[in-house]
Amino acid sequence: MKVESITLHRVGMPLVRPFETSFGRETERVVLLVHLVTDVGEGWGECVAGKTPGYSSEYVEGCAHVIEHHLAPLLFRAPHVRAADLERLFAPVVGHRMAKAALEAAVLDAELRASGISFAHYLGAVRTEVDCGVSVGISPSIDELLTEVQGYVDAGYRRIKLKIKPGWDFEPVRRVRDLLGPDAALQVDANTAYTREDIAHLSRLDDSGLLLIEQPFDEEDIASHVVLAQAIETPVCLDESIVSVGVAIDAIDRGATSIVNIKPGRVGGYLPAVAIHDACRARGIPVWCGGMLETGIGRAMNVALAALPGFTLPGDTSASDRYYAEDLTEPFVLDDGRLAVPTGPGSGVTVRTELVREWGLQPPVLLT
Ligand SMILES: CC(=O)N[C@@H](Cc1ccc2ccccc2c1)C(=O)O
Ligand SMILES: [Mg+2]
Repeated sequence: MKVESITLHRVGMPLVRPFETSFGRETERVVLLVHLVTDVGEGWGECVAGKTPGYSSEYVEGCAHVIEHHLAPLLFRAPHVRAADLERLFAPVVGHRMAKAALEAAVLDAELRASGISFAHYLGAVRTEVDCGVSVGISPSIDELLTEVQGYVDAGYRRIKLKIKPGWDFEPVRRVRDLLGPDAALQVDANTAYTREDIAHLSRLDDSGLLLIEQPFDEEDIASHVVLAQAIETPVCLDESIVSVGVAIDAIDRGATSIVNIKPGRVGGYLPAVAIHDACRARGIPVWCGGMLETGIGRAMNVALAALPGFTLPGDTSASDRYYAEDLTEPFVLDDGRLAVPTGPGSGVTVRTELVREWGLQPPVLLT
């Protein structure tokens, strides 16, 4: 297909409650959306980068800039574009995986809508709904944390994930474990907040029967995760470190991780995400779908990915109302702790363009 225009939308989505992690506190998600017009129809993609480079080196304005000045020209110059060609087409631009992923999602959406194929079918889904977990931020108090967690348990979530950091780890984990009982699925995510010196400290988490401990150390510090994995019982899961299938294989083969959080935005798109899924499956490594507070646009595509065979653990594919009172698509509603995989062409959801316009933080930018 021929890409005729790309429009960049910056949208401000107020969060239903603040989301605090070891790297900051968000009350609004500023999200960059890519709207693609081609000769065979339209597609939408969602960039997972945050407003600031606090979680990753990529951020909204950086992604918008590299799309406008370096990636979009490659798309406009190509006589015929398919999602499968994008890795080669975008090769002249090094890195910028979240920016590339947003464009790949939009190209996939347009391509698949035109051919009447769903994301789930194209990616190789084997399930019609996916088990959902929820990511719980750092709270002002233990009592507020327990109230929030109870709300998610009542909503039916099949797994609880707690953000931790030095000074907020054992006590909240122990109190939530007491609340949930010994058999409930519970895990933690440190977002790189610890160092190798904390290994003895972290080994005390083994008493809490956790499914995994996610990304305790710096994303480039594979070696310390190897040392930790040899020192504790709790499985080590990597998130920020896993930027490509090559790094995934290296980390697995070195014993740094035995469970992988796959985020299409972090790895350059849905096709690289499937490659990581396949590599993990070939090595007996279970994977789950991470979340970046996506709107229904990215959420629809993530739910389709989470239906692939190797996604055997509940992901952060939570319902729309975990983050937003109103979504940019029809809302994703939890049913018995699961979300249904969209079946329509492309992402299968309809973008509420009137909301994109109303919540736009600045006029959209049209690229041709
Ligand atoms: C659901 C979840 O915990 N997501 C990330 C952390 C995260 C949370 C909030 C974010 C807001 C803006 C940009 C990036 C963000 C990343 C994680 O798994 O590590
Ligand atoms: Mg994480």
